[in-house]
Amino acid sequence: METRVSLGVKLPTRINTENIAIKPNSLQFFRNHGEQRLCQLPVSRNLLAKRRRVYGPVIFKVSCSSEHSPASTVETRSVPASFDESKIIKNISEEIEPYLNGRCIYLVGMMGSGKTTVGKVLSEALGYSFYDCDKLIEETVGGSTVAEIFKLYGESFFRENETEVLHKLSSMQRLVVSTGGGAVVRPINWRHMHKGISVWLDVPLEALAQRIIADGTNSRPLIRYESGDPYSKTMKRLSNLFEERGEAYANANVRVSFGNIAAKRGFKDVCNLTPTVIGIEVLLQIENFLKK
Ligand SMILES: Nc1ncnc2c1ncn2[C@@H]1O[C@H](COP(=O)(O)OP(=O)(O)OP(=O)(O)O)[C@@H](O)[C@H]1O
Ligand SMILES: O=C(O)C1=C[C@@H](O)[C@@H](O)[C@H](O)C1
Repeated sequence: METRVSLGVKLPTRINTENIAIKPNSLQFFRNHGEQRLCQLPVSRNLLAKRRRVYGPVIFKVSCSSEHSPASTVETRSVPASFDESKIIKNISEEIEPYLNGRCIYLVGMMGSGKTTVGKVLSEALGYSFYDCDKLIEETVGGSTVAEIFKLYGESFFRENETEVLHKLSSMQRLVVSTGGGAVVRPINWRHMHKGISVWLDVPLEALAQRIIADGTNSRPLIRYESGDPYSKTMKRLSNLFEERGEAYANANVRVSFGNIAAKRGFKDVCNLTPTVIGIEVLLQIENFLKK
């Protein structure tokens, strides 16, 4: 079933501060997709072996200079994907996709971990639709930004809407979903996400702090600080959040450790990993999970 729908859908929702539950008509967007059923197909135990036979050992070329001609459509501040990376992710996607049986992929992780950036790469490679929960909440709440929602209605209102969005997404198929950084804290959200395959993008806090400072903290209300050194303030906030949430992230079916990928590829710094290389690693880890 085709589920590619513009994220620009405007929903006829009004915020009523006396009633923080989402209004039923605000979920029209999801109803159009109807109920979908997952069917089970046997997972080939030889999937990995078969792929190795076809492609040989996976050797990634991570382009760190302009000598590789970029062929990817994905643009971030990181090095663009090389032609080789783009080809590898496409090939692995084509091989794994039938074994997903349409199950959605939920990306979880701290804010700034690359759920949106990597999610778009993955959805393109798999031919899945991409949804960003934060964006859906913003649309559902009538166009306010996440920061405005936090300020006007409070975090618990945001979390209610987050759960409702995940609930609706969980009835759909063939999606890559970028969840909000805090979606993991509510057990009910896991009930929804476990209908698909959840992947934790585990990024060192130092790298997260650098990205968040580069982006600016305006869109991340839980990180805002009034004064002081941006790096130490951001690190402190991230450390506290991670202490609260570390165990919750570990509920994910699959963990993709950026530190491990960098070590495997011989990089000292995780900032050299392109979204496509991370996407490839996500697919390889999903493949391992499916074989279990
Ligand atoms: N592999 C990468 N290399 C370099 N920069 C990256 C990479 N992945 C993401 N970024 C950058 O890091 C920032 C955060 O990425 P992104 O928005 O994808 O994270 P997120 O997990 O969706 O964040 P949030 O949960 O706060 O919405 C963005 O500026 C993005 O361009
Ligand atoms: O880590 C968090 O709790 C959040 C992360 C963002 O994606 C947003 O969902 C919101 O800013 C909260």
